[in-house]
Amino acid sequence: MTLKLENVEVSIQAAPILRGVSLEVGTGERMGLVGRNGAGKTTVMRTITGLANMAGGRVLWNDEDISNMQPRQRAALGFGYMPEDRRLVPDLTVEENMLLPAWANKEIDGQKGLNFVYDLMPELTEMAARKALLLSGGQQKMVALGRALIAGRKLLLLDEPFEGVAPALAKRISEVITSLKGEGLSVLIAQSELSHSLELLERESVIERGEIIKVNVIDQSSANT
Ligand SMILES: Nc1ncnc2c1ncn2[C@@H]1O[C@H](COP(=O)(O)OP(=O)(O)OP(=O)(O)O)[C@@H](O)[C@H]1O
Repeated sequence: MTLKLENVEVSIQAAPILRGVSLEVGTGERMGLVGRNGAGKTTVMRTITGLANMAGGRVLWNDEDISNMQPRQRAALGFGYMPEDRRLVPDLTVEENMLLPAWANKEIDGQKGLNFVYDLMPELTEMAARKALLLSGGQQKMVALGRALIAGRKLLLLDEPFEGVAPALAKRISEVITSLKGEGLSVLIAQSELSHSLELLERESVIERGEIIKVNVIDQSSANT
């Protein structure tokens, strides 16, 4: 399953935000999207999930043009999104928060998703009954990652998954993402230039003012940790 963006244009209030963005994420590939604050990373993510309106270009999934597909249909294709601000509901438990995508979309099997997530991140089992508001910021990122995985069994879109997370938890999140390779899951990870880690990426696209300016192939033997 390959994701392709072809010459995507997005404008917000007549201001061009994405200017001809093209990128490709292959099956099981971990691709980075790196750029400064405001470069357009979140807008790329929102375009892929169907939350941003495109003014031009196409989004292809396995060569099918999904540019006009609604966000819920894309979730049913196996797209999962972890927004930068986590968007957990404070009064719901960890488990309820993770089940939200399945509650909103009958095509997503919540129980199957939960089994997968608890298997991958056993620490979430221990927190399952706790309210989200009682968790640390880093724990909330773990829950948001778990929730993205409930729907995101083919393509995972992670917006700044390490931002504001203590090193030990960041390492754990990185391990979890790495272990998804065996599942054939494609992952796109947005990171800002300042909190930029290469250790789990195979390639990265660099975005500047709404344009991809280059794609780097990452040699893991020399990547920063
Ligand atoms: N709803 C909106 N209304 C107006 N401008 C917006 C809106 N959403 C995004 N923008 C603008 O679009 C540009 C790209 O924003 P985007 O959030 O995609 O960048 P980003 O690379 O993810 O940055 P950050 O890391 O700060 O989130 C910014 O200049 C931002 O101000």
